[in-house]
Amino acid sequence: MTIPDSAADAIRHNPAQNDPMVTFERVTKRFGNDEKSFVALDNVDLVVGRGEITGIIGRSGAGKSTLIRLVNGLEKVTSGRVVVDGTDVGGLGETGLRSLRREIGMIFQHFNLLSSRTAFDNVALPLEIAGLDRAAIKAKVGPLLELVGLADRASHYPSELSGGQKQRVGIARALATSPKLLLSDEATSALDPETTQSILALLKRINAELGLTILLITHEMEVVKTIASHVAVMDVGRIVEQGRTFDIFTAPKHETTRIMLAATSGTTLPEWLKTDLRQTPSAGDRILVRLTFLGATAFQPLTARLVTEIGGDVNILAGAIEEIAGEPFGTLVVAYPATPDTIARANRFYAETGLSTEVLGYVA
Ligand SMILES: Nc1ncnc2c1ncn2[C@@H]1O[C@H](COP(=O)(O)OP(=O)(O)OP(=O)(O)O)[C@@H](O)[C@H]1O
Repeated sequence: MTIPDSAADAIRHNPAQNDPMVTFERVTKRFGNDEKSFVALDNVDLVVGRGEITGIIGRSGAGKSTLIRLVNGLEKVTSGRVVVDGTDVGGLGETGLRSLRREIGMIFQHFNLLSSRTAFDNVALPLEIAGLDRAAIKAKVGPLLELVGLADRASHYPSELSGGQKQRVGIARALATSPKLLLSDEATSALDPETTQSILALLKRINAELGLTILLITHEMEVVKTIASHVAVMDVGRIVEQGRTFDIFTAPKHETTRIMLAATSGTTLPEWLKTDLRQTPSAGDRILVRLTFLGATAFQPLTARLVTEIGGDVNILAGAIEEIAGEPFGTLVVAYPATPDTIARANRFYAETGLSTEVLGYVA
């Protein structure tokens, strides 16, 4: 298997991905004929590490669904290769594709359950198709419903289940053929925040307990932040950034990532402040600084020490401590007098404590 340089770089920088489950190698997908064609994916390189949860995030139309549909052969690449566990998907015939799809589970935004079948029979469906007898099916479906917390709902029809319960059935059905890869297409987008969290917790548990590789697409930053160890950010058919979720979310380099993060971050500046912000100080101005707390520093009482260090005249304008892919991350926007003495004292404090800082501007 040849891995292109950019994907190889990603692997070198990320030993956890030394053993990829999926690689996209210079993948381009064009829809339509030559005169009226549309490039949905443009030269995409991506590595999905075995046993990891990888999130693909992007706005509507970015190409996420197309990307995921290439993995189970529902779409074909125009150029490049998609390799799943060593097999080039583009090289498979109908029989090969059928056996590949048995090894890939999929869950959907609208669950795609059969309304005329009970929860049990929905989960049983892929096993019936695989030709298992009733006893073997029963032996598999029971524990799966147990795993997703629905043992007492086996005989309920989809119309008798809540959205979260329907998605649990969808997850059990996806796991029925013991896949090595689970594809999740906006699986929590139709659910309320609380139910979303419970479904994400279930996916995280399945990943940890079964070692199942999960590739999920979403437009929700919150989803990636909660469960994905790795993330790729897509914009109009290209991957603009990829890497460890913590690294990408704490130091976003691409404008698309910054914009998507700003919408969810607790440190967005109020509009009135943004309007008044200027890049060069005038006499009597206050300086606005964004402090970033990573790892252990997120829990230290550094704000109190900053106040002691530069005197009481410090305002806190915005701030949040969040968890990104299981690691704490805090940001705080503070303002204090932009006098040489105060700035020097604050800078000394930042250097001593290793706090990372960004000057946002000055206000009167
Ligand atoms: N079969 C098709 N024929 C023509 N164009 C298509 C086809 N499928 C997708 N596209 C186009 O490719 C682009 C990417 O679509 P895709 O569905 O992959 O994006 P997405 O990021 O999943 O968006 P959404 O979140 O809205 O589903 C879109 O502009 C879409 O219109």
